[in-house]
Amino acid sequence: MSFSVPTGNFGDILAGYYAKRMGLPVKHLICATNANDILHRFFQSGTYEKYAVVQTNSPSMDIGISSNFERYLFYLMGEDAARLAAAMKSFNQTGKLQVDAQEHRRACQDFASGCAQEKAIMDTIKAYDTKFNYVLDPHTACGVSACDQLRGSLSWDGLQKHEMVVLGTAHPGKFGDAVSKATGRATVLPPGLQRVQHAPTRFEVRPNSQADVRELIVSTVAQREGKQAACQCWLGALRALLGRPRA
Ligand SMILES: N[C@@H](CCOP(=O)(O)O)C(=O)O
Repeated sequence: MSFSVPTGNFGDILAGYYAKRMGLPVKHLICATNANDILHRFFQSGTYEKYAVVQTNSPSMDIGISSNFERYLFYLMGEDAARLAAAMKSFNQTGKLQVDAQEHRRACQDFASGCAQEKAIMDTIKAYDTKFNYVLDPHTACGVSACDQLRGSLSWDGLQKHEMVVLGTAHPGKFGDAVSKATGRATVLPPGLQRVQHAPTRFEVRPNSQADVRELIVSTVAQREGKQAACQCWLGALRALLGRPRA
């Protein structure tokens, strides 16, 4: 199986990389970016270089520096923490990090990449709506577009028993305007989202304190769902604080 993953902070795709390292039989992991393509440029050239962020219709992917990428670089640099720390320090000063040719080759074995500019995203949403009657959101459309761009070069069509999965990381309802511009009709919101469209905004200013936030969550849950739920919520928070997995 292969996966095309809409990518901004390199979070979802890093989870896929970990799964592959743990033994999941993954053939290709496609890192699909929007116009903010620091990761795509890295896989193309071996240079990780910071550019100014541009605003797009896939906003959670509008990332200048991918916060999780350092975690992958750790493996790419042979788990050499001192070297990684020096490379990141230099990156923070210069905005540029280069790996050697061998590491770049290895990175390209670990990941393929594609970049979808705004027009490609809109064209992809329109094409899949027309051809398959499936409404993509702009994030997922990046994954689909990258997949379509790489279809020829990665040639998985000829492979037996191979499935290509595009991760649908968002929902069209989050991007109503962009999606309806692409499809030419109003975007249908899921009921939960529809309900809150005209709901009042509520907020409370609280002290900057972890204990206070925990207490607020527990008392709110107790008020809405009863004491037992609040107790479970409190135990969950305690386990998270102590680093123990849930039973
Ligand atoms: N989860 C994002 C897509 C980008 O994920 P990231 O972990 O690479 O930042 C979404 O909202 O679709």
